[in-house]
Amino acid sequence: MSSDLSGVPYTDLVAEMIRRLGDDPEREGMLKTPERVEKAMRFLTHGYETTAEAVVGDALFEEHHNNMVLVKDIEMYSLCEHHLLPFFGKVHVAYIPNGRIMGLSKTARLVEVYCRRFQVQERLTEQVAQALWDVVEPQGVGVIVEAHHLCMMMRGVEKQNSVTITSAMRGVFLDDPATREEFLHLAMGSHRPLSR
Ligand SMILES: Nc1nc2c(ncn2[C@@H]2O[C@H](COP(=O)(O)OP(=O)(O)OP(=O)(O)O)[C@@H](O)[C@H]2O)c(=O)[nH]1
Ligand SMILES: [Zn+2]
Repeated sequence: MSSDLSGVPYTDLVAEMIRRLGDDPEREGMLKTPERVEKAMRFLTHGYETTAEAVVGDALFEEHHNNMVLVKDIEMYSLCEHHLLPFFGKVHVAYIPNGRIMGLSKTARLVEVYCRRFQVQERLTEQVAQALWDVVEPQGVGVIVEAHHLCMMMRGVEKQNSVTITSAMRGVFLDDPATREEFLHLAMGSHRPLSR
């Protein structure tokens, strides 16, 4: 972009967008809208302000558990980087420890770090898998994301029922078919299509 808008307040940018789209940001109902939009967008992208290491903190515990740990149906809201429209659904995260386990809630916190950014579903899936792989150093990791994309629903191709499923695996989930099978069975076995 040629002109430098870096010094322009966020609220002015939103007011200008409203104007360009044909409405009046000065009318009563919209007076506080630029402020609200800034607050909402900052919340929806707060993943840029944190890291996997920061959210996991000290919640790693020495434990010799050699079986799969799966946290499934973690709800997820993100924004697609192409249209800045929401995509949303659920995430299933599994790992097999290698001498240490992670606090369960941190699994969902890891998902939040990466879904609260502008994303494509494939990268979100890979980033959650890689973060768990790096932070916990387990024997293996498996991540599945199932999502509806509003950019395919309320505009564009206008398909209301399609679900996009992506997966990312590391370690034994890649090397051992039986582990991968167990993960897919536990995560998707009684698969109910995402309800809206
Ligand atoms: N692979 C992938 N594509 C995505 C994701 N979110 C949105 N998209 C797609 O990004 C593509 C952008 O395509 P373009 O042709 O540049 O944009 P567009 O003209 O708005 O495309 P339509 O949505 O087909 O109208 C579309 O096919 C979207 O469906 C995602 O998470 N992963
Ligand atoms: Zn999109």
